[in-house]
Amino acid sequence: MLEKLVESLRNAPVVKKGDYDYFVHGISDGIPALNPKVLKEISEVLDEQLDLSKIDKIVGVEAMGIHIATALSLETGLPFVIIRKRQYGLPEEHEILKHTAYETSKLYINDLKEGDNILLVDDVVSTGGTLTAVINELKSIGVNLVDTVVVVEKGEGKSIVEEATGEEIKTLVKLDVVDGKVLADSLL
Ligand SMILES: O=P(O)(O)OC[C@H]1O[C@H](OP(=O)(O)OP(=O)(O)O)[C@H](O)[C@@H]1O
Ligand SMILES: Nc1nc2[nH]cnc2c(=O)[nH]1
Repeated sequence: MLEKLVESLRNAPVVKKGDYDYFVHGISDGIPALNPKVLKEISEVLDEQLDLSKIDKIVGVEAMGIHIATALSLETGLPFVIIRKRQYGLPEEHEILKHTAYETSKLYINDLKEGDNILLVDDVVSTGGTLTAVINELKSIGVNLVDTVVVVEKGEGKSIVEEATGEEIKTLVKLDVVDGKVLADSLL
């Protein structure tokens, strides 16, 4: 399963962000151009593997959760909402601070309320800084996090988030960068 995704990840270039080995792929960067068959493969697998019967909203994280949430929304007919990098100043907006290995920035949660049954999706979990901040804030809002799915698990991010939040994180591909090259395997 996910042959196209895994093969293209193995060929992904790696660049340095300081000391951090950053792989560059269409699913996680929009660069190089993403073959739509890869996106279709991901949304079909998610639709098959998850129980989406109770989900009210798919929730994606800007920027690189947006196309994943969109593809899954088209596949399932479920609406999606995006946790944005821009502040809107709407009533009930929640601001969070998130840290990655290379950046600290803010995210803004809108249109999610206590009791909403959600599926959270993102492209990569690496240090776990983003998902930990997002999940902890969603829990404090009282959202019912039915599932969290991330396409690429890099390094130890998945277990870091699970320990920090107590939530299970489902991932599709395990990836590591070794000697400047991407090693990637499907987890399905
Ligand atoms: O586990 P972490 O170390 O937090 O890394 C994962 C996050 O990094 C990327 O987002 P980024 O902040 O680079 O923004 P982008 O989606 O706009 O590329 C990615 O989309 C994840 O959200
Ligand atoms: N594209 C990409 N996104 C990331 N988010 C966190 N780490 C990475 C990485 O190595 N590559």
